[in-house]
Amino acid sequence: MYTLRVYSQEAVMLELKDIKKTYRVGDIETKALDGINLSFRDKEFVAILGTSGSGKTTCLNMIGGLDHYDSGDLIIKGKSTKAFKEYEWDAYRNNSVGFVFQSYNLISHISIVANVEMGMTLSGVSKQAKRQKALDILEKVGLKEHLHKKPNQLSGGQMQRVAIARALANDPEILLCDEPTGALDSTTSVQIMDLIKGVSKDRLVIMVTHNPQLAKTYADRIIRFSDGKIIDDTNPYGAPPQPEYFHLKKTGMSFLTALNLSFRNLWTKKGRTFLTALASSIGIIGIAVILSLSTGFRSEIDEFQFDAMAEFPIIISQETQQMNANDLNNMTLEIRDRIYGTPAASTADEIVIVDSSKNVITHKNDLSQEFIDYLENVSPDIVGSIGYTRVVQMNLLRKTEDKYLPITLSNGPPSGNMTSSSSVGLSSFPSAVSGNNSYLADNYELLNGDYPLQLTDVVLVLNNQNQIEKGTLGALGFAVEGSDRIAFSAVVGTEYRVIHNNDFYTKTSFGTYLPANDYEKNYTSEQGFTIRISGVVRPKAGTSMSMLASGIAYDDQLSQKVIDNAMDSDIVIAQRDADYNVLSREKIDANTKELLLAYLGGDPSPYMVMVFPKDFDAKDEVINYIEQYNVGKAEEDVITFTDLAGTLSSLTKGIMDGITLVLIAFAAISLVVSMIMISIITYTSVLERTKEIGILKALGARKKDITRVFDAETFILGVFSGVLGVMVAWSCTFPINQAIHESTGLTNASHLRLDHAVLLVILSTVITVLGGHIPARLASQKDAVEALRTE
Ligand SMILES: Nc1ncnc2c1ncn2[C@@H]1O[C@H](COP(=O)(O)OP(=O)(O)OP(=O)(O)O)[C@@H](O)[C@H]1O
Repeated sequence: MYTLRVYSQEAVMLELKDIKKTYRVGDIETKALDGINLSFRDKEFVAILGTSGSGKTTCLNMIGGLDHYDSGDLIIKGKSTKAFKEYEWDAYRNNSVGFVFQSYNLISHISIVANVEMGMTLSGVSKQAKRQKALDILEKVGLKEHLHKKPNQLSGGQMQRVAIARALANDPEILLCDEPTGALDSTTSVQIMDLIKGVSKDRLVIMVTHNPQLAKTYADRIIRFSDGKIIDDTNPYGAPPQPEYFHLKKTGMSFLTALNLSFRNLWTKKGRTFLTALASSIGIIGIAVILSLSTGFRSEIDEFQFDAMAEFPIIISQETQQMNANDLNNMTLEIRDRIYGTPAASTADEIVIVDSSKNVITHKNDLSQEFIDYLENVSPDIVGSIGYTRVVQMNLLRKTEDKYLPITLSNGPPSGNMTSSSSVGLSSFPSAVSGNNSYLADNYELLNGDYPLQLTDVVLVLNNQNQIEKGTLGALGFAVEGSDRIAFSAVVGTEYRVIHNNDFYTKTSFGTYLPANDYEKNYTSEQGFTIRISGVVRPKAGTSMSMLASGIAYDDQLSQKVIDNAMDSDIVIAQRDADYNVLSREKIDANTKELLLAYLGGDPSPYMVMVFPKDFDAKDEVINYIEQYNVGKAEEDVITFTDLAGTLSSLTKGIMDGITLVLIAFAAISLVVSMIMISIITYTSVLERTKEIGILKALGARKKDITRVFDAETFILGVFSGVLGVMVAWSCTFPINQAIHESTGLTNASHLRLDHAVLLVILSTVITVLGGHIPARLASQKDAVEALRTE
């Protein structure tokens, strides 16, 4: 099925019905159009003549949809425009009307081809099609030779040809020309008029002119205006009523087009754009520098922790002090008092007794064999070695040429009056979970002799200057008086006899025990055994973990052997049963008794355990492993531990976070300042580009499109200033690193992370677009006619 449409030879294109338009400026009213009734054929060349101010331009703008009438009706192809929406006017201007102005009104910062393409761009014609169309039409208007030029490189006549090409590019049915030859010489005017005349063959051309001669020569119909009224029409058209045949294609500019337009505009003022971007990037530079410093410092700290704290042990001690909630509360109050001043003095007239020990719960870890076995079962992948500290005392005798020397080695807490013998540095080295004594070989270099080959081999530990305390060496029975050096050979090979408790202590008639002084008998007693200094060691260069105190270091199994021997000794049995110190008969409490028993070798459990994680990352797994042991245990049976490295790192992290936050807050202020600046700059740009706004509107751009053009401009500025800021901040990291390196020795204290850089560019873009959006909205509200009038 098909419909046959019958057109009369002349169809009516436009009808103006009693159009009125009044301008009000203050109290003065100007009737620009005072009841205009006109009909236009779809193909004719109409010239409008009239004195200045008679309303010609107003009428043309009304017909073109640039300005709107107060009353009456404009009927386009049979459709009333009374209820036209804004988008309909936009579409009408874009697809149905072409404008040619006296002052050409080309957009100066884009090429003439792009000027011609603009209307098609707004109506969404494909890139290739619109380029072809623009080239064809420019060739038709005689500008083939000038395609590569910018508008301001053309003569007036050539510019008007571009304007005509632009007006015709979208194949409008109506061409509106407002004094198109007003600025041209007579020869050029004739060429332009010939061009327009040619165009009028297949469309309606309405031309406002002051030149009656031109009108007479070229126009098919001349309408005269005076004081907003028609006083003459040479070829009026009384059109019969017509069915509506109006249809529109919506217009719209893509963001990409807006970007392109704005980019070219910014490109024409590169210097200013650069300065603007630089100024608005200051906030970004600030934040980026702060972020890179905080990142750099943090990674330096992490690296330090990795190096230095990787081997920091997790310490599990028999006694751990813990603060309870009450104590924490008191601490908070105390800090508050420090800040806000001490509270008012008490009014009590008595002494107030406080017991701060009530605020501390002392948790006792039961380092039972069960726990030790659990611990030793840990995967060697996460734990390197485990070290034990035991309170047990070793009763030693050394035989020199002429006498026997009693030596008491202890690594327990200060022993007070438990014994009168001098005690020296003594520690057992951690044993590797995997079995061999790698701790000693890994962390200590051998100066002389051998690393321990058997259980009874011990080593003498010096510091890295080969020094050892005179007292320590003296206590080990070496001749230290009168000399400040001693040969390795004088030490290596030295033997000591470990004396059994039963030989070492004799029971007095009071029921107490005293160290025996029959050294020779003790030295040769079968119950003892011999230990030997097999070598001299000192910490290796570069190891941060030289845990051993200067003095004698030995395998933990040696102390276990001593404990095994002492377990059933008389003094231990006696001490176990007594509620007093069997050495001094002093009354003691339960805790001291336990300590004393351990000291005498009556307690198989260690005083303290140190677990050395394999590396920094494994530490959390180790903690997890220990906590796994606690699952399901009653509160008093759980094992608590101290993670010094963890406490330290969370402390430094907290401080760094705090400092970074404060600094970023400051930098954010400069971001706000740059946002305000961008608003002002965009507003200036809006003022500068007012004419362009008018042109775009005449070509059918929607308000949205205008906003888009300016949003695009601030978008480009935002991205540019963000990238610029990030680049400047990145370049700053080098001198900053140099300076920090010189003063602190840190090598990479400032480091800008890629994800931070990207985030900052996004932040800069968002803030800039936000800052420019209000001026952009203002631009879109501009009145098209007024915008076109601005110079
Ligand atoms: N935006 C405006 N605000 C106030 N008055 C206006 C405005 N636009 C036009 N007018 C007035 O309306 C009347 C008609 O103006 P218009 O520009 O249509 O005349 P014209 O016939 O085109 O004159 P010319 O030939 O000098 O261009 C004039 O008196 C003018 O001052």
